[in-house]
Amino acid sequence: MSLIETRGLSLRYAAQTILHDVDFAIDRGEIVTIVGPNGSGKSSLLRALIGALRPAAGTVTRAPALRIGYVPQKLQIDSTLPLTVQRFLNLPERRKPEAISAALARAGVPELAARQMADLSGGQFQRVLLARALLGEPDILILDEATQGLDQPGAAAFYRQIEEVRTSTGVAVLMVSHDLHVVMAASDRVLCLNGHVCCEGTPEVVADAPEYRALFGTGTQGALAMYRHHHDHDHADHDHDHSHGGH
Ligand SMILES: Nc1ncnc2c1ncn2[C@@H]1O[C@H](COP(=O)(O)OP(=O)(O)OP(=O)(O)O)[C@@H](O)[C@H]1O
Repeated sequence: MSLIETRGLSLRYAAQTILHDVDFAIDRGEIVTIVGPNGSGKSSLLRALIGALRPAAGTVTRAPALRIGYVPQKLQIDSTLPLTVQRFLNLPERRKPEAISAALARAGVPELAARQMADLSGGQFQRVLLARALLGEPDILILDEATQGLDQPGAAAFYRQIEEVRTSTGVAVLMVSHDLHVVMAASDRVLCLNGHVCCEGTPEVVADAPEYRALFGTGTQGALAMYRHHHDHDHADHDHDHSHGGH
């Protein structure tokens, strides 16, 4: 059974239909990225999937007792408030120190527990939010533009971390992103929205689709190929299985 599945899903705010006829499913261990222009319904779809927005038509089915780990695009923390990473990860629920260490290690920042939240770089901060989402041992991670504010190498590194987490824990990942090139390369499947599902498939298929090119132009394919090349090149000596990107 899929972790989350929609059938004929339509979403509406007042009289305005935002999305219609969306058939979507995500399975255990998959990395799926949602792309689409501003206002195309990406965040609304996420909200419907987690149950925060009621369908105007169609259905959303979640696997029983599904655990969702949510990574927001940003979290405002008062910079004058003394708050270590360790304490932040103990809010709102107290966690075992070993669980916190393990989550930070999974998120690629094992050394940060004693640091002040206010002193973290953007990339470190997003990894701490990732660690927080992992503390609940989710079946699926949902990220809504979690790399906003990071530069492209920073975003690429963050998505590689996500791939590693998937490889080591088997968590499924569903994300919305504007970092088309880097995020698409880290995905098994891409869903391109524009009021409906305008195209869907592997990153290569979507980047080649006329519907996608009409929305985003043709620039992405080159960048995608280049990113894949570097990505394979870096790790080819250690890991010849590129089906999941591996590292
Ligand atoms: N609470 C709301 N009430 C009314 N309209 C809304 C509401 N939230 C979103 N919308 C409208 O629904 C449409 C889709 O919004 P949504 O945030 O899902 O798009 P998005 O693809 O995530 O956009 P972006 O890339 O800009 O974040 C937009 O036209 C938006 O103005």
